[in-house]
Amino acid sequence: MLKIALSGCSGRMGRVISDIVSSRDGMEIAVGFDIRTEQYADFPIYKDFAEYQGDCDVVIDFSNAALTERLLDYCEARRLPVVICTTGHSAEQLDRIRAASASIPVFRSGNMSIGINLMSELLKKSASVLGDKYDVEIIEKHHNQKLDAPSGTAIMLADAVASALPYKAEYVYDRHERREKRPAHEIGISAVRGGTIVGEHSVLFCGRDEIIEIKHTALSREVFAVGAVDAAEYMATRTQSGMYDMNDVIASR
Ligand SMILES: NC(=O)C1=CN([C@@H]2O[C@H](COP(=O)(O)OP(=O)(O)OC[C@H]3O[C@@H](n4cnc5c(N)ncnc54)[C@H](OP(=O)(O)O)[C@@H]3O)[C@@H](O)[C@H]2O)C=CC1
Ligand SMILES: O=C(O)C1=N[C@H](C(=O)O)C[C@H](O)C1
Repeated sequence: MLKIALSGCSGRMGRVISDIVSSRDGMEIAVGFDIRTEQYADFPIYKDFAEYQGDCDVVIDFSNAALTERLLDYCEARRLPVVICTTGHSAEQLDRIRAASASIPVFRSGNMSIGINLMSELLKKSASVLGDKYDVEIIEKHHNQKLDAPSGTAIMLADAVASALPYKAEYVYDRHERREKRPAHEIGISAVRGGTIVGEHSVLFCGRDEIIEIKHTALSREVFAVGAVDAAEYMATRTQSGMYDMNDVIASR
C-alpha cells in the first residue's frame, strides 16, 4: 500500500487529491497537514509535520510557499521523496528546493496537467521557428481566490519559450508605467483574476499581420490532481536524489 502524506489537505486541491486517491487501489492518504484541521475524510490531519510520528512513502504538497522550509526539513529528515505542486515561491525558496534535491528526490511543476506539459513542448518548437520575428505575450486567467500572480504555469511556459529563443528574453509583468514602444526581446506576462476560473493559459506569437495563439483551458481541478497522484506513484520508487518533473513521469510510461 502506497502511503501518501498530503500537505495542504484541507484546501481546494487537497480535497480533490483525497477523492482521487480513495478511488484508486493500492494507495491511501496516511496523513494530512494543514492550518485547517477539521476532519473531512478518514485520515488524521495535523497542523504541523512534527506532530505525526507514523510512516509514509511520499509527500504531495499543494499548500503555500511559506511552508517550503518546514516541508523540506521534514522530507530531508525522513529521506522522503516530495512532489511540490505549490506555486508562488520566492527566489530564496526556489534555491532551498534545489538544495534539498541534493539529498532527496524532489519533483516540482507549476502545472500537473498533461496538456500544459505538451504545450511547453509545442512552445519550444514555435519559439525556435518564430522567435526572432514574433512578439511573445502570455495571458493567464484564474479564480479570485488565487494568492500568487503570475501563475506558476505562466512562468513555466515563459521559461519554455525563452529556452528556445535566439536572445535572452526579459519577462515584463507590468506595463502600466511604461511610455515606450515594446522592445523585441520581451516576453509579456499578464494575469487576470475573477470568479471561479480553474486555469487558462494563452501564449500569443504576434507577427506582422498574423497571430498564432496556443491555449490551454483546465475545466476542472481533476486534471492537476490526477497528474499529482501519478507523479507521487512515480516518485515513491525513486532512489536517486535530484530534481524531477512531469517529463520524467511521462517518459516512464
Ligand atoms: N501545480 C499545479 O498543477 C497546481 C498548483 N496549484 C497551487 O497549489 C497551491 C494550493 O492551491 P489551492 O488548493 O487552490 O489553495 P487553497 O488555499 O485552497 O489550499 C491551500 C491549503 O493550505 C493551507 N495553508 C496555507 N498556508 C499554510 C501554512 N503555512 N501551513 C499549512 N497550511 C497552510 C490553506 O489554509 P487557508 O485556506 O486557511 O489559508 C489551505 O487549506 C497554490 O500554490 C496553487 O497555486 C493549484 C492547482 C494546480
Ligand atoms: O492556483 C491555482 O488554481 C492554479 N495554480 C497553478 C499555477 O499557478 O499555475 C496551476 C493551475 O493553473 C491552477
